Parts: sequence; structure tokens; C-alpha cells
Amino acid sequence: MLTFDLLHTDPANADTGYAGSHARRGTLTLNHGVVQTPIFMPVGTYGTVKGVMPSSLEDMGAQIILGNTFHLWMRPGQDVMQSFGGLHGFERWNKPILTDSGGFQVWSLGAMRKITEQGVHFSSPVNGDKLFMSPEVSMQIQTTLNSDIVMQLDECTPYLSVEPKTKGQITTEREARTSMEMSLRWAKRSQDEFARLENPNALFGIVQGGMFEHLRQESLEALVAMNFPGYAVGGVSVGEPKDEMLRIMAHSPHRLPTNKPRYLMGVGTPEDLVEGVAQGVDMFDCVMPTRNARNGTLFTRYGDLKIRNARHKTDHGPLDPTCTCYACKGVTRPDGSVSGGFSRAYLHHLDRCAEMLSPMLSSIHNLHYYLNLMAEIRASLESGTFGAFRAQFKADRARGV
Ligand SMILES: O=c1nc[nH]c2cc3[nH]c(NCCN4CCCCC4)nc3cc12
Ligand SMILES: [Zn+2]
Repeated sequence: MLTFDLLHTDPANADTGYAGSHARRGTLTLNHGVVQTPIFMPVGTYGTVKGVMPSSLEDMGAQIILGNTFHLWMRPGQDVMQSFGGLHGFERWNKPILTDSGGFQVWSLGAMRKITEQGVHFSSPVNGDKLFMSPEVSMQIQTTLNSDIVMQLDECTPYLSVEPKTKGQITTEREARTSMEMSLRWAKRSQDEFARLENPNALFGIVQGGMFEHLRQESLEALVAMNFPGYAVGGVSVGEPKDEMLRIMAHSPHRLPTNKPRYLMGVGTPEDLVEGVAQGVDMFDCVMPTRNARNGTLFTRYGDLKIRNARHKTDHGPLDPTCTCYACKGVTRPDGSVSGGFSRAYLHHLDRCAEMLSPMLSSIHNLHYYLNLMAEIRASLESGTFGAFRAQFKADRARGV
């Protein structure tokens, strides 16, 4: 089940000269709960958002998280997942979950796979077993996972060609068309299997087409004709130059149905999220907050900082003075005492000592930064000030920490 209600848009304003944008504020109702959009979805590939407790995710306002069909199929396997009634029971997360179909992850395996019309043949990276992922198999696994949003199996068209004759060159229009058209056939097969399994959740189609706007148009028109309850824009954030991603981001999302959720896969930096919202995107996911946290890169309102830098060694201030997360502000107990609220000096020390608490606190901060950014965007759309918010966001981020 899925319903999507639009609450606010971002119209032009002749009086102020504001051009408006495709941004919109909505509410997404799924089987495991309601999600306020625009939304960032923390990535929990193996059934955990790395280094972050579910209670912390709830405390920071995470409304929906990602799981990954491919990884969970490899380990712990479909039978274990089945025994828990799906991913919610297994990882003890009772809010909505979106699962990616596994195609991108198998594609990321590189050489260890063979893509055919029927599906993808590959060797398990866990034990070397010969495996086969098809639209039908992906739907069967995602039905076992019982995720609220299921992604069709698609082929993520690479930015650089993998074909022997043109390997390493930019994917040609013909290669992108061939790939996009197969993803459309897999979209139909995914939809048919999803229906045959009587899956009660929502299946999203994924727009492909490489860096070719006319192929993107063909893909989205064909998917819209198949009447999915929601749509994703795939095939970006795959190593293409930033201006190419921005060009596709400007082409496809707002051409998808206004009354259905739009998900931009694998994106991105804080700047990408704000730009994506302006282009009409409702949902984002990216490993950047947690991955950057593990390598000591922290996002703040006034720019990014490397906690390992010696200049933080004696700094008594928080990572971000405007942040209310456990690492920056801490939590005030009923007796008035404060738990958490650490200095940059302490976080620098933890990083230098390679203490476990370092990536844990950094992940909490970075995820809180992303979730809070989306909360501020939603508030600005509710008050009709998204244009001003966007300008302030850009100026603040350029200030430097
Ligand atoms: O076309 C896609 N179909 C299915 N799933 C996808 C997932 C994706 N994830 C990404 N990009 C993730 C890039 N990420 C950025 C931060 C560092 C690690 C890699 N593009 C994607 C395209 C697709
Ligand atoms: Zn913080």
C-alpha cells in the first residue's frame, strides 16, 4: 500500500521576482508508517546503519531506512529472513524500509558477473557459489524481506562503457538505449512477479537512459504508462562529472507524475540534496554521511571539516554550534545533567586513537546533519520560504569552519 499527498509546492512570486522551483512538501503513507517528504533515507545495507543504534536513528528523526536485497540474500539468506517475517523483525526496526533490488550491487561486483536478458549470473562474493538474480528472483527476495518500498530489478547503465570494443569510453547512445530498453522489459517482469506474489507493498520503476535526455524521456514515459505507485531516477552518481548528474537531475524528476513520489538513487552531498529538492525530488539515499564519518569528514552548517586536522586538538567547541545532536549538544537528563555534548578536541583525540566511539559519534552527527537539513527544507516549504532557505544554505556552507 502507498498513498502520497502533496501539501505544499514552491510557486513563483511575481511580487518578489522569485522564479519558484519544482520543490514540494508531501506525506508518504506506507504499510509501516508515514514519512514526511522531502526525506533522506539512511543506508543500512546489511540490516544495520553502520555504527548507529536503532534507538539513535529514532532519536535523530530517521523515518525510513534502506536495506539491500543482494547483500541480505548473500547473508544471512532468504530462509533466515523468512523465519523473522522479514527485515523489520530481523533488524528490529518498526518504521518503513526501502530495499534496493540488487542490480546495482551485483553490477558493482565488476568482473564477477554476466548480464543476460534473463538476468545476472555471478559468483557469490561470500562463498563463490554460482548465483542468478532475475527480476523474478529479486521480487521473491524483496517479498520475503517485506520492505515497504520494493525497487524493480534494473540495469544501472554505467557512465563508462564496459563493452569490449568501447571499454572505458563514455557509454554510447546505442549502448545506453540497449541497456535502458532491457531495464524496461525487466520493469514489466518485476511488476508481473510482484503481482503474482500478491506483495502488499509498493513497487517503484527506475528511470534509466544514461546521460541522454531523449532516452531518459523514453524510459520515463514507458514506466509512467506502466502505472507504478512511485518512481526512481537511477543511473546517476555512477562516476559521471557533477554537471552531467545535475543535467539529468534537471531533466527527469519533474517530468515524472506530480502525484507520485520521486526517488533519486545514491545521491548525494548536502548541496545535491538541496538542488535535488528544487528539481522536484522527494526521496534521497546515500552512504556519504556514514562513510565520510568513518573517514573523519564531518558535515556542518558552515562547511565540512576533517576532525583529524591538528587545528582541532585543543578546540573546546562542538563540531557545529548550531547542531543539536548527541555529539554536539548532548542530551539533558531529568536531573538536569547533560550526557554527551563533546568538544572537537575530544573527537579529534578519539580519531587519533582510532577509538570505536569516533566513527559512532561522527556517524550520529553526520546523519543528524542530513536529517536536520531535510527537516529545515520541509519547514521552509511549509512557510513558503524555500527560495530564501536555499540562498542562506549556500552562503552558510561557503563560510567555512
Ligand atoms: O540505477 C540504479 N538502479 C538501482 N540502484 C541504484 C543505486 C545507486 N547508487 C548510486 N550511487 C551511489 C554512489 N555512492 C556515492 C557515495 C560514495 C559511494 C557511492 N547510483 C545508483 C544507481 C542505481
Ligand atoms: Zn552534531
